[in-house]
Amino acid sequence: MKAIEVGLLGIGTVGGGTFRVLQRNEEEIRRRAGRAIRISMVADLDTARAEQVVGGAAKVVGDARAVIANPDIDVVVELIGGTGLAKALVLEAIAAGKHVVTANKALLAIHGTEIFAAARAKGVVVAFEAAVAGGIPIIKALREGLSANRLEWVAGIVNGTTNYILSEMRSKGVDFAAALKDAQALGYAEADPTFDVEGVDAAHKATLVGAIAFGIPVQFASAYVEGIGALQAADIAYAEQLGYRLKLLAITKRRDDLQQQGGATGIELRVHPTLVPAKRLIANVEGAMNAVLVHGDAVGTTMYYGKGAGAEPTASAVIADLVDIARLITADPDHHVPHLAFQPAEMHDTPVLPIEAVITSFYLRLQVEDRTGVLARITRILADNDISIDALLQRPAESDAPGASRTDVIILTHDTVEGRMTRAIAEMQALPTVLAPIVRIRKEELG
Ligand SMILES: NC(=O)c1ccc[n+]([C@@H]2O[C@H](COP(=O)([O-])OP(=O)(O)OC[C@H]3O[C@@H](n4cnc5c(N)ncnc54)[C@H](O)[C@@H]3O)[C@@H](O)[C@H]2O)c1
Ligand SMILES: N[C@@H](CCO)C(=O)O
Ligand code: NA
Repeated sequence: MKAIEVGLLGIGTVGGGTFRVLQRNEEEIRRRAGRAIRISMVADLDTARAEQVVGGAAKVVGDARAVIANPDIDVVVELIGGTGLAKALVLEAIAAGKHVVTANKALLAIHGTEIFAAARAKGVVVAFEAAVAGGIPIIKALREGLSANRLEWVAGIVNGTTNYILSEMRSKGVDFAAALKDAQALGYAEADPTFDVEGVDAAHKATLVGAIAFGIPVQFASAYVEGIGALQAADIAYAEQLGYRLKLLAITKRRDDLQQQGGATGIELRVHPTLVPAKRLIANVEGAMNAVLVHGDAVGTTMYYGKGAGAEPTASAVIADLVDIARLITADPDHHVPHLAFQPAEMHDTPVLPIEAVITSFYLRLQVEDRTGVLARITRILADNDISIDALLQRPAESDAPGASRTDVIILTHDTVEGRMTRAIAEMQALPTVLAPIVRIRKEELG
């Protein structure tokens, strides 16, 4: 059978890994795909470096559009990144009738609706396994392996850079900046690392996961995004004492609890630092590793663990998509797996809930004046807002002046609607005995 001719746009970390793995495992991959998969053309702005990587095994050009214009290319692999030029190139490749593979979660989380519609109209596939949790076949699992289930929620560590930073800070006491530098050197971080640190990259991935899990359009703009930049070492330590670990979780959850007080119907889509019980497997996912928990009504909770970033782990997913395409290249487009798991005409326009409507439990840390009645006032405010306390811990804090006495009060609550908590925090913050901004961290039991 005729080989599949692949054109690579961008041969940096992931592109280089893809080239290497495809060369190394050429024969194994051919036996699976039923035909050879060959990268015959590569575009990169840095043509000299690209020439070095491919060593004469593929034609190298500086202009990505030359790859798209080549009629011999069956599949275009977009590994440039970003949402400007990458979007134009992907749409042009589709218009030229080529299948597309991309690792670009930002592009699909923002422009997925337009891109998938264009691909459907042309009868081509846009495959993106590498875009979520790198080498972990989570798209495959959600879209195919779990298709019997009514999925209820997905929660994952899907950003290697921030998990690496949190792990290094907790276990080795390394400071934030040094840990970030290491993650960049290891090839995990985005071109703009604020996307990692501020939770944006994880939210891109959560957006794709939510769309696939619930059959809703990609709605990145509605996601709640909070990164790890403001976390304080004191809270990592208190969490530990309370039997919890701090992880940056990407969470998407189906909500149709209108009967409950404060209930809502819609989808939760949120990324934020989260306390998870230290005994859970996911709490022990360290370094740049990723893990995704998926809860389905039939299967229960399943967990997927592995490398979510780095050259070859990500290449593993890119090439798996190429193998899928090789297997279906002669199939009727009606036989393609739908991009977002549900048939396009069966998608629902379920809204993403605002963060005020999200239900979680909370960790609060209040720095208060250590005197009679302070605690009573705080617990009264929580009770008045219908928030129930699960645990309360008091720890002496540093005195900043002679005679002044401060104490850290840590409160764990039961589940509550976020809007109530926001109100309660504002009321507590207004107390003259509360001496510093109240720390609020969401908590998930994931049971
Ligand atoms: N690095 C990872 O671990 C990882 C994991 C999953 C997904 N991704 C995604 O994969 C994509 C690529 O990431 P990367 O880490 O390989 O980036 P990278 O910066 O290492 O590589 C990008 C390559 O594209 C080239 N390039 C830039 N503009 C170009 C243009 N106009 N024409 C041709 N080439 C151009 C650059 O010269 C570079 O070689 C991004 O979308 C990223 O989010 C990366
Ligand atoms: N910057 C991302 C790359 C993988 O998508 C991470 O750190 O996980
Ligand atoms: Na993946």
